[in-house]
Amino acid sequence: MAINVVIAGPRGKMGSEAVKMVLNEEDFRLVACIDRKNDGKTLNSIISSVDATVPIYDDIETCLDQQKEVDVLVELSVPEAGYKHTKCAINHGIRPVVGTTGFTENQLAELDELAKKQNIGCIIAPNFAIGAVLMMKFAKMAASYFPDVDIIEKHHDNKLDAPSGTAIKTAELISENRTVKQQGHPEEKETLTGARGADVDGMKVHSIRLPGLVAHQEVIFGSAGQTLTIKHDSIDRASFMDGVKFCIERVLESKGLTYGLENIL
Ligand SMILES: NC(=O)C1=CN([C@@H]2O[C@H](COP(=O)(O)OP(=O)(O)OC[C@H]3O[C@@H](n4cnc5c(N)ncnc54)[C@H](OP(=O)(O)O)[C@@H]3O)[C@@H](O)[C@H]2O)C=CC1
Ligand SMILES: O=C(O)C1=N[C@H](C(=O)O)C[C@H](O)C1
Repeated sequence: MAINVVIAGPRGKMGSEAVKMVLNEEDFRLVACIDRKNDGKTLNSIISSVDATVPIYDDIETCLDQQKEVDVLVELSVPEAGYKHTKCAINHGIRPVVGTTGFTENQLAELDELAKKQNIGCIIAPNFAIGAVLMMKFAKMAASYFPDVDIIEKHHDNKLDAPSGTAIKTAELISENRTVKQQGHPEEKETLTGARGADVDGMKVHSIRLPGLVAHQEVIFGSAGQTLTIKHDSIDRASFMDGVKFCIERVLESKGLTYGLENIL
């Protein structure tokens, strides 16, 4: 039986890629989209390359009240709306697959509790690209040996959140193996504020935003006489779609919040 999917953010860079993927998958059926600017229209009337008369709602409550056969919400918008959409989906017993980054720790905890209460799964993946997940895993491994590490993430200049969800997740994974230490000279001073980047238990995180970039990250470890760089580049948003597809299938079997693809791959 097909998995019925609603996509929030269908005109966005990720959302439009997800629309294509879901429409191309035999086992998925796109039943509606959430788009704050196109209530009452159909998808084919707002995206010329799409030939599906999928209804659009600006309000997720209305959508889920009217569409009775939704299995999964794919959320790809912005943090504030994304959180609202995810919470509403769980309250309706619909399983969210969330790519939107920028949720707070409290929001993640609340969504976990809510999903457990409803006895359903919710997957939030800061990065759906398999290469990025491997980069994070390798960085976690290396952190057992190299406590000095900088994370440099580079994204297109339309990105709202900094650091990226991937950089935050990478720092969390590294922290599981890294001995906490203050990096750099104990008496170092910034003569330009922010020059040393953000600080996570002494490790540094730097965010670069430039036109021309898509999504890139380097994790650089250093010790006496050597450095180790673990690097991943998404040069096309197609890189994320295998992960989105995988999560749509897996969220039906999971319970509570899964935060990060590395937990289910
Ligand atoms: N997990 C992963 O692997 C990846 C995650 N991301 C994340 O996915 C999210 C989307 O990224 P991307 O597609 O590049 O961003 P875009 O800016 O291209 O798309 C965001 C979409 O959300 C819509 N939107 C904006 N504000 C609201 C609102 N208040 N309510 C409802 N919809 C809104 C925008 O439409 P409009 O403003 O015109 O209404 C737009 O269509 C980001 O959080 C990003 O970090 C991105 C790539 C990979
Ligand atoms: O906004 C993006 O583009 C991306 N966002 C995610 C993040 O914040 O890590 C994933 C990927 O880096 C692309």
